[in-house]
Amino acid sequence: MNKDNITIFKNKSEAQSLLNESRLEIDKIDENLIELFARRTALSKNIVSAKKYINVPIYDKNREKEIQNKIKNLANDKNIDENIILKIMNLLFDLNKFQQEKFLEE
Ligand SMILES: C=C(O[C@@H]1C=C(C(=O)O)C=C[C@H]1O)C(=O)O
Repeated sequence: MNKDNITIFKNKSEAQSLLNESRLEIDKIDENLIELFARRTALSKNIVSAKKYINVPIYDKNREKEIQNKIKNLANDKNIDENIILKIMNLLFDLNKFQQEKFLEE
């Protein structure tokens, strides 16, 4: 850990409080993330209906590339590891395609 970045605590109880508060915030953020993932995934119904009508495949390499490039820039602007963020994005692509396949089967 970079020493310049660590908070200097007066005692253990202060550190414990910050740990607890930060975990509460993480719990809220996780709930929001799940909500956003669900909304993103729900769009797969409209997307697969339109694709079926215009007769194009579920997988669209160019669109995924376009999103990956955009995400790389956003991750770098926020100083978070682009490779790990891209792994998360790729999982979201898989989730969306999986859901599209499921809608097609229905
Ligand atoms: C959602 C789509 O279908 C697939 C899933 C994508 C995604 O999750 O963003 C992007 C491209 C496609 O491979 C789409 O074509 O927009």
